[in-house]
Amino acid sequence: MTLSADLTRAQAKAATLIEALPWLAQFSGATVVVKYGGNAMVDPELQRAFAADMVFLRYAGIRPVVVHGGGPQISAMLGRLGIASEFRGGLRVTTPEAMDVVRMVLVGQVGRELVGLINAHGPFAVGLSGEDAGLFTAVRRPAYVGGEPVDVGQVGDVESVDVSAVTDLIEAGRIPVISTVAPDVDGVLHNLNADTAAAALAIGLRARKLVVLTDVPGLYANWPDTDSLVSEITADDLATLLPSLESGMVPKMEACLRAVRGGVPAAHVVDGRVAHSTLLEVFTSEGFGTMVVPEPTTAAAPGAADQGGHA
Ligand SMILES: Nc1ncnc2c1ncn2[C@@H]1O[C@H](COP(=O)(O)OP(=O)(O)O)[C@@H](O)[C@H]1O
Ligand SMILES: CC(=O)N[C@@H](CCC(=O)OP(=O)(O)O)C(=O)O
Repeated sequence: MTLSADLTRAQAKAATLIEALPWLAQFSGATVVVKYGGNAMVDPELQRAFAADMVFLRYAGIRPVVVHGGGPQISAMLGRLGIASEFRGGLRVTTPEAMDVVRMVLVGQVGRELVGLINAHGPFAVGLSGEDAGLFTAVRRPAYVGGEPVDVGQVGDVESVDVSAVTDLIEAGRIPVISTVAPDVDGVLHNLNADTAAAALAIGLRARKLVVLTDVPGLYANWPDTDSLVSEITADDLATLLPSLESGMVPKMEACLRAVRGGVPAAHVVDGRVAHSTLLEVFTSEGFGTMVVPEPTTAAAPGAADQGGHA
């Protein structure tokens, strides 16, 4: 390689780093809740990239909090154990028998693996579930199928959030990794959709952003028409679109709406199959995935709008 080619490459690297500067300034000290969906955990390399991103955020002065899913992993274990499993309106029908497996897989398997991957970089990650220190109290919820409520068993919404254990960890410089099972007021364990729990936590923590990693590039207005990717949508427009959405996108976009209406300045749905998608979302100017905002934004630069251009 010639000297000038080397220099060009080095300058391109410097340009990438410098592009992050305004975002570093804007998000320094901010809490960012990152929901890592089970479908985005497609290969070990991507999982390692995700873990590195969380540590990068932490070293950059941002306070990442991970809420993980694990739907495919739960389904695989239920299958191995010969326990029938189905989804209604994007939520798993959860019998007491299935609930045991949900807890075992989320808390004992997926959560542990993420903690281990993050801690390959240093003693940062601490795993918690909604059961720990009263983090979440669940209340049984139905699914909605064709606008009608359908009972789906031990499935919960978040009734209350006590963020003290999470803030203690953040203050100590840790990266909380949260599994989404929680008791109701009677101590009965419920299965929380991880998107729903991430939104409730982002509101409780007054997070600056909710970033949801999934296995599509974002929200498609006319799924599965891939020309209909939505780059930015306001809360009101999303509320109008919601009844037409299907399957896993229903709890996901409900969660984004809830977060933004609950005071989180922006919620993003990004493609977790792209390595380092969280860093790309936080530190670059390009729109990445779908951004849900309270009001339309005007420009893609920090401080360009009240909530920040890409927020
Ligand atoms: N309008 C839509 N836009 C994007 N994806 C959609 C849409 N409707 C349904 N989907 C499906 O939702 C899936 C993501 O939800 P889900 O499977 O619950 O993911 P995760 O495990 O990340 O929570 C996508 O893989 C896609 O198949
Ligand atoms: C009630 C309900 O559906 N809970 C989910 C919890 C895991 C989850 O949400 O995982 P993803 O983020 O990977 O979809 C489930 O049992 O699959």
